[in-house]
Order: sequence, then structure tokens, then C-alpha cells
Amino acid sequence: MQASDKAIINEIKALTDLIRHHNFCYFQKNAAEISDYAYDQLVERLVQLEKTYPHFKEPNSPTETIGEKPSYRSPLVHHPLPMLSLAKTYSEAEIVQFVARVKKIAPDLSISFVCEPKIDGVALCIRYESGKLVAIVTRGDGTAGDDITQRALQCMQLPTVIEDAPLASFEVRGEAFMSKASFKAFNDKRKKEGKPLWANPRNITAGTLNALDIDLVEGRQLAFYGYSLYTPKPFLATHQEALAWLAKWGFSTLPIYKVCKDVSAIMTYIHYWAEHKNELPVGIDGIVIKVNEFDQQQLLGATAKAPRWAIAYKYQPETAHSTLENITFQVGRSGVVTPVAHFKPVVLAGTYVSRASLYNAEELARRAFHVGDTILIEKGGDIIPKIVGINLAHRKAAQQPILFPQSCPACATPLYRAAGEAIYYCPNKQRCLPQLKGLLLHFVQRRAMAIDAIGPKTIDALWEAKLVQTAADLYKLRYEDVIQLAGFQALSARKLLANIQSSKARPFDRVLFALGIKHVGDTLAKTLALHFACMERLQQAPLSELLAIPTIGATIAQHIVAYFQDPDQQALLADLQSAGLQFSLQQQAIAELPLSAKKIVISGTFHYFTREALMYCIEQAGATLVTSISAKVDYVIAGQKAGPAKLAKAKALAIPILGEQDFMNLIRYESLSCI
Ligand SMILES: NC(=O)c1ccc[n+]([C@@H]2O[C@H](COP(=O)([O-])OP(=O)(O)OC[C@H]3O[C@@H](n4cnc5c(N)ncnc54)[C@H](O)[C@@H]3O)[C@@H](O)[C@H]2O)c1
Ligand SMILES: [Zn+2]
Repeated sequence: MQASDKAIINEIKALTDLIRHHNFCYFQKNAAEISDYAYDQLVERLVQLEKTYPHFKEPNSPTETIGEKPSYRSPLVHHPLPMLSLAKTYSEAEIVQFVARVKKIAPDLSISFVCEPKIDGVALCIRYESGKLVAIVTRGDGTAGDDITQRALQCMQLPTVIEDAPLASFEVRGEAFMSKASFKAFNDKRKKEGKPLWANPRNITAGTLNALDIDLVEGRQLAFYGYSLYTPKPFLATHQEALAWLAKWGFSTLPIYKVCKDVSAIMTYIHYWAEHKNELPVGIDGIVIKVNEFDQQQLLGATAKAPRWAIAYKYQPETAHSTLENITFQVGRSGVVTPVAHFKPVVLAGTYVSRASLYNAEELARRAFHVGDTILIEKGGDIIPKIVGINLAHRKAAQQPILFPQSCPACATPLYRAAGEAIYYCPNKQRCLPQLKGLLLHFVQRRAMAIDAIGPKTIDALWEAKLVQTAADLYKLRYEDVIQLAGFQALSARKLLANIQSSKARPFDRVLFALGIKHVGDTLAKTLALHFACMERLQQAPLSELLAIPTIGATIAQHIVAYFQDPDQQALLADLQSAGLQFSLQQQAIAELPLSAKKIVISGTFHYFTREALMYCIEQAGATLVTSISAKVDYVIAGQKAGPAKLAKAKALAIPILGEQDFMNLIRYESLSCI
């Protein structure tokens, strides 16, 4: 093998792995790490390499697969007709080639195209039998997806009965999404509640439809636009007619689709919506061009990945040039130092932007920014802008790159970097101002102690006046202290003190979360509260007991143990306890556990739970596990290969038999966070 072959094999392998990684982030975690444009460039490069060197192609290449594996959380549903992806391009020349290709296959026919917006959401297929909605299924890997009927109906308005359906069974395919207005309202609410924001409407749509906890989905308003109708027997002649039927049956369709006869009409449509897409109520990332006649679609057929009768023209993300003014280094409450780029304000996707986070030291070193650099900033559907390029030709000579500081920008303590991590920390937990103030802000936020009267400004004022340095100091505040602060009057001072007093009623898990122990988010705080029931037991818990909890790995367990062994934290906890905070689970909370006093039998193996995790969740939900079926048993949870004798006995005794998903719904899985 030649050296150049080796380099190509390596590039193909690296690209294949990288694309798989991004597929996982995008489709499974709903948290893309790179823009769609950057992702599409990676795929394009791999497609080209595979075309030139087909013998080096990796088996199961992501250029030939669709979406991601179904979750296996809910029953798998096969698609009688595969749900494919779309061929896509960012180049107008390729649209011209597409039209030419289509015309070549059917040269004697007059061909028309339907141009319609490409909505940036999640593809769903809705099945109807005898005019009734029977299932809503995700695309999954194109051949089978997840049945999400219950969840989807909870957050979307869909026609559940179609009175005048001329066919016994059919499928409506389309895109679920969140409108721009609902997304903004939802994120504004989360901001007020101190919760992390969703990056874009597509992520929240996918997150909602994948949610394990149906209660979490409540209040999230999604919409659905139908873009195709699949029938077992031909029933209509054109795609345009299908769209008209969908609208007649009560499906929302974007009424801006247009039938175009030639390339020039297609281009006019593409250009028009490039200018006007921000005016639409829903985010679109391109235009889909489809051959209108179904007969002609059949003639053109499909590849394994996409139909040959359609193509998506994708709009490039909005970008703008600006000048880098500075990079500052922000210290978070856990001591993590993050570089933030500040640049001359520019308008992108309708809003002014002037800052972009650079994530970590490695990224800063790799990009070697200089003050005054001309930078290219990109903002797609995402709310967070990114720096995607530097114009080196514009760089002024004799400037030095901006380096990551060696010591904390706030307290000058030398920074520390754990082996194998890309992040620098300031280890000065006791005196580093942004860390201490960050901890206080975390403590008062709505998800923690919900002391709403205190925001960043009040924290600053209390700090300046040397009244508050730790969370425990809040509970020592007196009226005379607060009234002397700038901006406080009798009423506001009393309100603040009342707010602090009422925070003493917050339950034990919220107190645990409020402490800001590294890695202990609100769900893990709940798990710890349920498992240990009181602070004292948790404080004394050996590493082995923490490790026995399925959600806790070695790093988290070590952090928790180290936290409770730290004398400063012990002093803080003692102060908070004497202030009267809830240091144990309330009896009432135990009685409210979703399966209190229930008896459960499990049988078989499970997709999502290990047997140990399932047993743990049952206990955490307040139920008791029993081994044999009797009239005293409340539920049987049956997995694959569940014992037939057990199931028959349960049926005879009319004991409800639950699948894995039913059980998760019952225990409000997400709120207990068991695995
Ligand atoms: N940023 C990342 O890391 C990352 C990772 C993986 C995938 N992605 C994005 O996902 C894309 C690949 O996903 P894909 O296979 O779903 O392709 P796609 O989203 O580009 O195109 C196919 C999909 O378009 C949707 N669609 C919207 N409007 C439509 C309409 N009017 N008619 C027909 N279909 C319509 C359908 O859901 C269909 O399944 C990538 O091109 C990229 O944009 C991004
Ligand atoms: Zn510091």
C-alpha cells in the first residue's frame, strides 16, 4: 500500500467516525456540536472520497444510512414504505443539473415541479386505518421508528378522525416543529425560571417527542405540517393534489408552495424565500423541489437514501464579518474558565450579536486569535453565534495571539487543568469572587431555593456591604441590614426577608441541588434525596454506597464524598441546618411517591433498564418487589421473553401487565431520574 493510500484510508475513517459522532449528538442527544452547514460539508467531502475511492469505503457508511437507530424505548414500528432522506445541495448549479436529469429520464413528458419550504423539525408518519388515527411513528433509521402516539398527541393538534377518507388506510408524512413564537415564549419563560435555554426549535421538538416523561411535555406546543400522503393504491395523480387533500382534512400545510414549470421559476422561488424566510412563523432551512406527477416520480425511483424525484436546496447559514475587539475570560461558579470573544456588533438572523463563547483553551490555541482580526460569525437557527473563520489576509503585522491566562483573571490563583480534560479551573474555591457569587446565584435561583427577590445586582450589593459571603449568611440578614442597601425601601426590604424565610420550606432535594455540588443537577439531587432520605446519612455515605446507585459513576461519587469531607462545606451545612432548612425528606413526600405501597413482579429482559436498574427504580418509586404472582400483586412489568406461566397467571387474576414504557410513564421516570 502506498503512503498516499494510507492517508486516504485514514481520512475516510476519520470522517466516517466524525460524522457518526455528529449524527449521535444531533439525532440522539438533540444537541448538535456543529452547524448543519459544517456537518453537510463533512458529508460532502466523504461522498466525494467514497466516489473516487469506492474500495476504501467503510462498511455501513453514514453516507448511506438514514437518521439514527430508533430508541428502543417504545415498540418498534416498521414503515411499509421506507421514510427516506432528501438529496441536498447548497449550489444553484446542482438544481439546474437536477432539473436536466429529471427531464432526461422522461424526455417526452412535460414535467412540473412543486417547490415548498423545507421545515427544520422532525419527520413523523401518521397512520390512519378506516379514517381513524392509529399510530404516530418517528422516522428512526428509515425502515422502522418509534411509536410516539401518546406523546405526540399530547403536544400537537392533529385530525384524529377523517370523516370523508376515500381510502381505508393511508399515511400522512410531515414535519413536527415548534413555531418561532412558541419557541421564544418557551425560552423566555425558562430564562425567568433560571433554567438552561434550548438552542433552537428543532432541538426542543426532537427533545419533546423523545421525552420519557409525558408530564415534561405538557405545556410545550408543537405543530405539524403535512407534506406528503402515502396510499397503498394509487389514488391521486399529483403531489399538488395530495397537499390539497391534506389541507381539506384539517392538516396544516404551508400554503406558500408553488408549482413551477422550469428552472427559472424554481430559482425565482428560491431567491424570494431567501429574502423573506425570516418573515415566516416557522424556521425553514431550504426549499424542497419535487416532481409533481406521481407516475413520473415512480419512473425516477429512489436510491437507498433518497428519492431521485426530489432535491432540497439548502440556504447557507447567515454570516457576517466583524472585528475582534477582545477576548475575556469568565470564571463560572465551579471555577471553570471560559474564553468569550467580543466583537463589533453585527446583525445576524434579525438580532444584534457582539459576543461568542469559545468553549475552551484548546479551541483558543488552535485558532490563535489576534485583537483586530477580521472574523466571520455564523448564526443559523441557533441562538448562540459561533466564530467560523478568520481572514488572515487582513491581519495586521506585529500583533501577538491572545493566550489563555496562566492564572485566574479574578483572583490571580494559578489555574489548574485535570489530566485529559480541555478545561482550566481556578482552584481557589474559598476566595475567588465570581465563584462565590456564582454559587450564591445558583443557590437563590428558581429551581433551587427560589429566592426570587435576589438577583445578580442584589448579590453584588450584599457582597459589597460585607453582609453575605455564603448562602448561610442570607438567613442571618436583618431588616436594618437590607434597608441600608441602595435601591431598597421598607416594602422591598420586607419582601426580600419574607422571600428568604419562605425558602426554608423548600424540600430536601432542592436544598441538595442548591448547594452547587459539582455534577449534582436537580435530577441527581432528587435521586440522592430519595435514596438517603436525610443529609446526615448522605454526609456519612461511603463511596461504595454512592457507587451502588446506578446513575452515579466513579467521578461523581468521588466529588460527592470530597464535598462532604471538606471542612468549609461542613461548616456551611451546619449553619444552613441551624437556619432551619429542610435536611430530610418530608413524610408527605414519601407518601406521594408514585408507587407507594404497591407490590410489583418483574419478568423477562428489558431494552432500556438493566434488571438491577429496574429493581432500583421500583424501590425508589416506593414499591416493593415480589417474586411470585398472587392476588396481592398490583402490577407485573413484562419484558422480552417474560415467563408465559407468570403472564397467564397475572391475566387470570386481572393484574395489569405493564411494558417498560408504561412503567416509566407510571413512575414519571424523568422526575425520579433512576438510571
Ligand atoms: N449539525 C449536526 O451535527 C448534524 C448532524 C446530523 C444531521 N444534521 C442535519 O440533518 C440533515 C440530515 O438529516 P436528514 O436525513 O433528516 O435530511 P434533511 O433533514 O436534510 O432532509 C430530509 C428531511 O427533510 C424534512 N422535510 C422538511 N420539509 C420537507 C418537505 N417539504 N418535504 C419533504 N421533506 C421535508 C423531512 O423530515 C425529511 O426527512 C443534515 O443535512 C443536517 O442538516 C446535522
Ligand atoms: Zn479565581
